[in-house]
Amino acid sequence: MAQYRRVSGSVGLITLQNPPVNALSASVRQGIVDSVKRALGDQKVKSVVICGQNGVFCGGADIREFGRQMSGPPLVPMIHDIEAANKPVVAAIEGSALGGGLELALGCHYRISHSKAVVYHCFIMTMSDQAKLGLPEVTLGLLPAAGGTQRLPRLIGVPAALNLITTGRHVTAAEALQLGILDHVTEHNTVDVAVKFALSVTGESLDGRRISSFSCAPLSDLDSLFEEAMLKVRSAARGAIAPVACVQAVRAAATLPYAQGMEREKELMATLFHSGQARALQYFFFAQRAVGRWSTPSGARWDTSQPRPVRKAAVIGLGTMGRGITVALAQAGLSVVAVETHAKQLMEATKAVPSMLKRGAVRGGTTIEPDSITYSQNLQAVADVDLVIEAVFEDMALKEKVFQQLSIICKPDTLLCTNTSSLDVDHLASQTRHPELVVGMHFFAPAHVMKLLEVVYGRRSSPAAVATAMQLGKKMGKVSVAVGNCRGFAGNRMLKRYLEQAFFLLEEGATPELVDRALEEFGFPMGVFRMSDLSGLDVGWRVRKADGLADTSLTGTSARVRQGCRYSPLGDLLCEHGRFGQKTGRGWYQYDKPGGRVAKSDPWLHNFLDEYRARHGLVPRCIDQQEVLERCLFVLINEGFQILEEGIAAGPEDIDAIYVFGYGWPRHRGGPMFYADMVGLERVVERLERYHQAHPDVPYLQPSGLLRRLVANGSPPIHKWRNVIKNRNSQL
Ligand SMILES: CC/C=C\C=C\CC(=O)SCCNC(=O)CCNC(=O)[C@H](O)C(C)(C)COP(=O)(O)OP(=O)(O)OC[C@H]1O[C@@H](n2cnc3c(N)ncnc32)[C@H](O)[C@@H]1OP(=O)(O)O
Repeated sequence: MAQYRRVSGSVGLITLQNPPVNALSASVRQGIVDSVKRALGDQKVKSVVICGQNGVFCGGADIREFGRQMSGPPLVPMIHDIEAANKPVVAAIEGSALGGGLELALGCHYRISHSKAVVYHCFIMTMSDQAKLGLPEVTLGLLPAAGGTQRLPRLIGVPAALNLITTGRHVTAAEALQLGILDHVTEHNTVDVAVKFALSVTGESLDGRRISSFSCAPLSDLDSLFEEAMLKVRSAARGAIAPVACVQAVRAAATLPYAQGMEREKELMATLFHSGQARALQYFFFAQRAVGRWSTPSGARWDTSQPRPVRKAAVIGLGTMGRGITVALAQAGLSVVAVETHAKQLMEATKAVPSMLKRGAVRGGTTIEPDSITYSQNLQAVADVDLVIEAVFEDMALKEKVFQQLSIICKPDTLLCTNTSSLDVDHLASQTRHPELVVGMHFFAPAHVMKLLEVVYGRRSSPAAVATAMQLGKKMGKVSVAVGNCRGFAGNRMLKRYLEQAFFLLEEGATPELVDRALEEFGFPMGVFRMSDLSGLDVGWRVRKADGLADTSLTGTSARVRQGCRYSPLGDLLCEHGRFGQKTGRGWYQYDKPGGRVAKSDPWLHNFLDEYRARHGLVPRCIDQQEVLERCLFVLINEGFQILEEGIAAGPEDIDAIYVFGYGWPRHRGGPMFYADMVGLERVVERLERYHQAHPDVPYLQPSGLLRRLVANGSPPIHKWRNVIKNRNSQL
């Protein structure tokens, strides 16, 4: 849909109409084609303005159409006809011009945008500082194939275009003006300004305005520029094909005439359009948005639960996590009371937090109100806050005490949140006078950087408490995912299974290098052992000791059995040798010094594994990468199905968002649950069963009930799983 009318006597105004972002659906494209034809054929019309309704120019191609049979006029000739028009066409850009939206604007002869505006989305009005422009196709596994890879480098130069196209980043109108994407920026009504501008350029020659006729500005060393760009994209997203194709397409712009460049762009797009990676990334685009529409088994929902206002918050405990949370809250514009009872730790925090804020402000180009944080050694300082985030040491007795005190000190309606990675939120709630106001907020380190936040609702958490924590997470720039209360919640519970399998694989003959290589080639930034060295082996050891698992005095067969299940004490044994990972310079790998970052293979470790296997009569066998991936990933996925079955996560999108944002799961593989769908649920079941038969004593290799039920239901696609999950047993 596009509305056409003549304004100011001689300007044909075309308004894209497809709420909420005026995506270029088949009918919008048809509307544009028809309107342009009308404008060009109308003698009275001397110039044309294209804009979008409700303050949004265009969010690009309609992503929902990608999986379907394409219909309607294609984008490339549509944009070509606009550029070839003999009347000036001006793009009036409000809100966003992204993907095909920006490509449409690049086909126009002039581009005008706003630096301050009111933007409407779904009838909700929000203030937006400036319009945002970009070619984010790469984030959807695609490239800008409506001439974007050919026109942008011709307009703003190869290096700047390479940066925008390979990262997909959005730029503000101010930056776009600086780059040369825009001709003019206004603080007034963009469409009015564009119409006036269109009147002013009526009859002027358009020879120098058609970007396809430009040549790219010459560069001295194209080869090294593109080599460098290729290295950069390959290391940023290992195995992702779209960024590589983007570099190749821009190279075509730099080296070929426009028409041939367009052919190359088309060719490259054809390799991406139906790829599994494009499917995964497009699924993930919608999954991210789906997690915001949270619900709990008790019936609380995102659209019926009213969040409470939070202006002043407190953080208790200023260790690494507490400091990060303090920074994240201050960056979100809240007034923060930061409490630490240990004088030395408090003193260190008062220096560390401001410098973290400063670094963040420099990175983000923002300003921070330095007085927004007050520090105290006294818990009484939290008496008037709206919300508390407890971030003391992960020890139930200590947390119990803090919650008992908070319950007395705080206002009766203060929300009490615990930053725990695995402890029982219901138990902590039971220590307070208002258990309905208690929720978990599981941050990931570093808390002011990592995007993920698990919001853990307990048995008695009120809908308002969950809604408030979810909204606060969003305000802090996090992807908040609502999960139920169980040991490790969703993310760490699944991770535990993955780690265990990695240990079992070492017992059976694998090495940390082999396991890590397989996982890194799959796309993880780090394999499980390198990651474990980075985060510190002692963290898990402490938990296992508290759980009565890390007992290395056991000998014989009982050394490898705990609570009736097979158990690998390898991690515990390493810790007993003082090998805590990078911090001690030794772990699963060796480092040149404590705190060193470069992991090197360690002969001591291989020797240790040989001796361990010999001691327990384990005959090492050859393990290939496929087995590593299947054992580690399928068991993690299997636990994901168990979590869905129990209602700990509402849908597969929640688990996928947790894994991509919190655990480095490669985004171009969509998340673990999407990956299972891609591989085929039947295959996941078949492989798990096979491994279970081969290793009957290894726990968690038996396919979960839900996974089996889905297969029995004909393995429906991921967006239909919720129908099968409906009959699950609720946790609440
Ligand atoms: C042969 C040629 C073939 C292909 C050519 C492809 C070129 C392209 O244009 S690919 C698409 C490129 N565009 C994008 O990647 C933009 C994606 N959208 C966004 O980044 C944001 O939505 C936004 C436009 C910046 C607006 O953000 P915000 O205000 O925060 O709203 P959201 O919650 O993100 O979105 C609201 C609502 O709209 C849906 N939506 C957004 N963009 C699209 C789109 N391009 N197609 C279809 N639907 C879109 C989004 O999913 C939300 O709906 P939900 O129901 O909540 O999911």
